[in-house]
Amino acid sequence: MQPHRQLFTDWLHWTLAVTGLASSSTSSSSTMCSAATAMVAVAAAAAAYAAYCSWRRARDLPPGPVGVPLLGRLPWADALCLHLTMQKECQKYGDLCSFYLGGRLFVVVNSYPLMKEMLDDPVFAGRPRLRLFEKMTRNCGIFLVEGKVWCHQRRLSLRTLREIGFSGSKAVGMIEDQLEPLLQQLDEAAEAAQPVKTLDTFLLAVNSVITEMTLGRRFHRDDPDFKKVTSLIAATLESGISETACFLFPAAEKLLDIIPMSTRVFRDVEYLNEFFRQQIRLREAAMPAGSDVQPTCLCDAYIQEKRKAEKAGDFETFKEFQLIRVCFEFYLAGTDTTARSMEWLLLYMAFYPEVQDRVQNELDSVVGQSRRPRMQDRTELHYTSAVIDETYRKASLAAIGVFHRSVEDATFHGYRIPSDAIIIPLVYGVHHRAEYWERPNEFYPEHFLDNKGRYRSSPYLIPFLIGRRSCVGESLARMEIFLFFTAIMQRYRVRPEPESAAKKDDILRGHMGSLRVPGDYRLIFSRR
Ligand code: HEM
Repeated sequence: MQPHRQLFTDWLHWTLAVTGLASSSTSSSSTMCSAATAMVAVAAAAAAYAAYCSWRRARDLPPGPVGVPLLGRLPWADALCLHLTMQKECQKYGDLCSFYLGGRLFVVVNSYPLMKEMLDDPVFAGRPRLRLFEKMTRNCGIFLVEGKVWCHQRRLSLRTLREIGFSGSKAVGMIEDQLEPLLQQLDEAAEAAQPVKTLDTFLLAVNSVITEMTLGRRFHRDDPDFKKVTSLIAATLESGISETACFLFPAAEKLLDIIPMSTRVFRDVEYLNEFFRQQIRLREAAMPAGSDVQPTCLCDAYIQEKRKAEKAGDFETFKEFQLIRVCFEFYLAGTDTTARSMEWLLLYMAFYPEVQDRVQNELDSVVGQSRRPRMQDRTELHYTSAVIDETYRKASLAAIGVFHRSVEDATFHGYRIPSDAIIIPLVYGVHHRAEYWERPNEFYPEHFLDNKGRYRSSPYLIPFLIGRRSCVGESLARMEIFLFFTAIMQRYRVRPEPESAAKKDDILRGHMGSLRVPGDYRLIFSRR
C-alpha cells in the first residue's frame, strides 16, 4: 500500500474508532442513538476524506499557508494590496510559495534567479485558461493565447514593429507629434494654476501613438469615434476580467455557457472588434491587390502577410480576427501602462522636489531651453535616466506581474507544479529585496548610479518582466516615457496641491487594480 493511502486508512480507522462505528460491541443501545452515531461517523469520514484529498493535493507543492475548504486563502486576501500579502507569504515560506485562492492553485515566485529560470521555460509560458478569454479571443492575438498561435503572432508583431521602425526613428516622430498637444494641455492648466490629475492627458497622447502605429491614421482628439474607443478601452481594463469569480472558481465558468454574450464587457469588446474591423477594411481597400507598397503601420504589414499566405493556400494564420485582436491588445497592453508610468514619475517629482531640482539642472546643462530633449541625449542624462528607472522600480506597476500558467505537470527545484497552476512572477517582491537594493523601501535614484554618478542599469529591474513572454512594447514604452518626461521637466515645475501634499504617504502607497496605481491626487504645473 502506498504511504499516503496507508495514512488515510489509519486515519479512517481512527475516526471510526472514535465515533464508535468500528467497535465490535453489539450493545443494546436504542436505534435512534445508533442512527445519530452513524450520521456523525459519516460526517467525520467525509471530513477526513476531504482533509485527505487536500493533503494529497498539497503533497510536494511549494510550501505555503493552508487555507479553508473551498475558499483556500481567499478570506486572507486583500485585493487592494495583494502584492504585499504575497510578499509576506514569500518572506515566511520561501521564494517559491504556493496556496489556493478559491479553486485555483497559485505559485508565487519572488527571487530573480528563480523567476528567470521559470519564465525562460516553455512549461510556464502559458496563460490562464478561461472560457471567458476563449470566447473573447477565439484563440487569436498574443496576450491571452498559447502555443503555436502565440509564438507565431508574437514573432510577427515584433518583426513588424522593428521593420516599420516602431522601435526606433518612426516611433520617435510619432511621439514627438503628440508632445505638442500634450504640452498645450499642460500650458492651459499651468496658466490657470488649476490642479490637475494627469492620467487622461497621458492616455490621450499614448492612445494616439498606438492608433498611428497600428492603424496608420490619426484621429482628432475630439473625434467621437476615438473618444468612444478610448473610453471603452479604459472600461474594459477596469472591468478586471481576471478578478471575476470565474477565474477563482473554474466550476463557475459553466455559468457562462448559459449567459448570452450580452453582458456589458462583451458588448464593449464586440463594439471595439467592429471598430478595428472597419479600420482594417479601410486600409485593405486602400491597398490594391498585388501592390507591394512599403507598409506604414502594423495593419498594412499584416495585410501584406495575409495576402502572401493566402496565395500559398494558408487562410488561417493571418485571418482578419488575428489582426483585430493584435490591434486591440496593443491598446489594452500599451496605453494604461505607459500613462500610469508617467503619472508615477510626475508624482515622485512633485513629492521629491530635491530630485526634481537635480533632473532640471541636468536637463538645463545637457539640453538647455532652445530645443526639446532627444533620444540621443539619454546617454548624457545620467541622473534623469536613474530617476526614470527608480520610478519603474518603486512604482512596480505590474506588481504581481501578468499571470502565467503551467501547461503541463512539472517539477521545479524539487517541487511539484501541476498543470494549470497559476504562476505569479512577483515583480514587486524582486523590486523590494534588500539583497538587490541598497535602500529597497526608499525612493533612491542612486540605485542606478555608479560611484562616478554615471547611469548603470540593474538586472533586477524588471518592470516589463523577463523571459519568453516579456513585454512586446518595451522599447516603444521606454521611448514614450523618456521623451514625455524630459519635455515636461524641461518646461514645468510640478508640485502637489496642498490637500494632496498632506496625503503624500497614502498617495504613494497606492493600491492594486490590474496595475498598481497611486491614490487620488492633484498636481499643480507652473512654467519654469
Ligand atoms: C510602461 C509600459 C509597459 C509596461 C510596464 C508593460 C509591462 C508588461 C508586462 C509586465 C507584461 C507581461 C509579461 C509576461 O507575461 O511575462 C507585458 C506583456 C505585453 N505587453 Fe507590455 N508593458 C508596457 C507597455 C506596452 C506597450 C506600449 C505595448 C504595445 C505597443 C505592450 C504590449 C504588450 C504585449 C502584446 C504583451 C504580451 C506579450 C506576450 O504575452 O507574449 N506593452 N507588458
